[in-house]
Amino acid sequence: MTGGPIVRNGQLDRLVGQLADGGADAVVLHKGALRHLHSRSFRSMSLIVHLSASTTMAPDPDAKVLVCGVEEALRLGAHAVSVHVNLGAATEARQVEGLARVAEACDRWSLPLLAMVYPRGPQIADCRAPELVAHAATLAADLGADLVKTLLPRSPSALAAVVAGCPIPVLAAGGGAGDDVLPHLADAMRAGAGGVAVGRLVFTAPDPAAMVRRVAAVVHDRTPAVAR
Ligand SMILES: O=C[C@H](O)COP(=O)(O)O
Repeated sequence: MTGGPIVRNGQLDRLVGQLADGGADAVVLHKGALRHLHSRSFRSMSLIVHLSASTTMAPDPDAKVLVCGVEEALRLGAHAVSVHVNLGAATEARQVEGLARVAEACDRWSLPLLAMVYPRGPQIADCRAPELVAHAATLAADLGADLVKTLLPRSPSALAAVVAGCPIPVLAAGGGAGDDVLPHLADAMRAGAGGVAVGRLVFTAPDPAAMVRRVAAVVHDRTPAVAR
């Protein structure tokens, strides 16, 4: 949604099948994408419907808005939903309010909620600064999320402190497709992260099927050798 088409040849169904076969626990998708997918991929992999959106073309790309509701996601077969909040954005207040409203609806329906909370906005110099990341993770827990995804600090000791200080599982965001992503994710798993949540790392890889297997190995087998 953010940056435009990310799947080669429009083959989303093929890619989602590769994710399921490669050991992904869940995939995060927007509601409309589901119309183009076969349900077989979701026999072994959970579906998280993403409720937030913005694009890089907007005057403020950090201004995430809610584009789908909890009941709509449930009708589409969601096993969970996710909401993105940028702390430090000009519209932070509205985004925080939206997360709280979704958390209440998830509680009503007993639907798991993944909050993607990032320090990101005009005043944020370093979106991986340990104190800011700890604040983001805690905010997700305080508003009732079951899991939080955020960009963790690079330093293993700093990221371990964030994970240890958060009462809900913390998922390490990939944050892109650079060479250093897999070692960072392995560091996060060693430090006690609940898992990882990556997009472009897999979707833009020359061989997405191979990359998802490498990421799954980092999470499920905790194999640093695979990550390096
Ligand atoms: O990962 C899911 C996010 O909502 C995508 O947002 P982003 O591309 O602005 O990081």
